[in-house]
Amino acid sequence: MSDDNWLSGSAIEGWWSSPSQRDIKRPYSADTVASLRDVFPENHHSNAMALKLRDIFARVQRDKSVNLTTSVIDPVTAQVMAEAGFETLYVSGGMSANTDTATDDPGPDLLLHSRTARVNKTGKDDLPLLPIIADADSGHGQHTAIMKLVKLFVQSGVSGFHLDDLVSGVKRHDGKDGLSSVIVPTNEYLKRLAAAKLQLDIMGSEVVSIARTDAETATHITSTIDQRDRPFILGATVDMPHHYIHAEGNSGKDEWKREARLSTLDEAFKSSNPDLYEGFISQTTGLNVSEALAVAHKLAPTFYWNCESPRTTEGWYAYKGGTEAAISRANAAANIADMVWACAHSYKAEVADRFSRGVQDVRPGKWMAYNITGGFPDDGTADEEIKGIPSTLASMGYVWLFLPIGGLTAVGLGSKVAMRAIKDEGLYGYLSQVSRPAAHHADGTSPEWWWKIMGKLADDAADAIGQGV
Ligand SMILES: C[C@](O)(C(=O)O)[C@H](CC(=O)O)C(=O)O
Ligand SMILES: [Mg+2]
Repeated sequence: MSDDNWLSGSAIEGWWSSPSQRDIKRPYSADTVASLRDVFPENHHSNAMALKLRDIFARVQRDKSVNLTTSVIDPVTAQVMAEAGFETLYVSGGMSANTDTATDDPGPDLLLHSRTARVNKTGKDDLPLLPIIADADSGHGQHTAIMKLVKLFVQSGVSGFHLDDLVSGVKRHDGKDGLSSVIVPTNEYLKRLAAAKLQLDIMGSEVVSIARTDAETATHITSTIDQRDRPFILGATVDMPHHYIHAEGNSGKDEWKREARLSTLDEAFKSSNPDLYEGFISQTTGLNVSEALAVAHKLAPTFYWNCESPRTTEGWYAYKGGTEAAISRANAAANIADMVWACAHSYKAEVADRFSRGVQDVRPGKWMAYNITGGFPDDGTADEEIKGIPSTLASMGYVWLFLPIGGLTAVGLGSKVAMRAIKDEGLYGYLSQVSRPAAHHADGTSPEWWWKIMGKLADDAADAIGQGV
């Protein structure tokens, strides 16, 4: 879009009909975006990189392959990954948080590396700058907070990000108190994604948005208000003497849930009133659980189902997480995000396949991501099968496959080998395990180049200043 057209709604509409944007169905108008824009156009290097990222995904989709990457928490690893031929980088929220990389931002330093390579003519002039996909978590607040986060991402050169449907900061990894992931209603999730997209539009940004859902493993949801969540909200089918909040300890809570015979409203109605089920469904299309429950009581006055009694002390409702729930969210999100992703806690080909079909049947060609985070690969799976996972996922239509904890583990492992050698064998350990392998690396490149030649940028600047005196 030319600078003259920056504040023109029709020019924005023109941009929205371009190949990178036309798949998105915005809930707001181009004129609204024009009215929210700064007077002066913003020009971000992230746009060029975002278009590069879009090209990568389009290409792997055409080739029926998948782009594989891992997490990066420091510029050196990013550089090594570029040399090794990776095409994308993942900045993991979990790994950044675990290592406190607040001052170790890969963005600007990467640009410095690229300038250093160019000025030294290291033969790496064409060393690619890799598009970074960053973890936006839940956006860390309501919509204006999400807009601010997206703005900071764009300004710091991010090419893509994922935004999820989790409640901020309450995820448990140990399942204590029956809690795993707690998600927000579908409408809140879609608003988060729309807030992010609106900010991108305001900035004229091509950055790729990835809608992550944790519905696959969710155990709770904050509200029952959205009718799209009705098939997954659980209620007690037994009138329990006391509510779940009064059950004590992990085992007491488990026992309460068993005795309460949790079920979704529709399943509960079907099993207790099979003859009335068809009529119930036809009368409750588009209704949320409270509205549908009222209809159920009219049809069958003695019917019992209660989603209030299983609520947690935080007020969260019990939720039947799973692939169907993830598909429902992904299809809702597919309108407003460039890519969809159902976060998986472990690799299961049949789950990946079911999710893919659930999405591709509705939105053929929608970009999809897949993560392999933990429990991998030493779970007894045959090596040959593991080698085939990328092509298996590619054949299902996934375009981006990433290993969120891989980069951090690799850095830790590399440091461990080096530091152990220096500690145990002193200078010889340093020579044999660090500097010699670094200078003569098996692939012919030296991982030392970035520090050996780092000074030239500053020297050239000093020469330039000197000439002026
Ligand atoms: C992918 C993830 O968002 C990340 O930050 O890397 C995390 C990883 C983790 O918690 O182990 C996630 O899966 O939520
Ligand atoms: Mg994360």
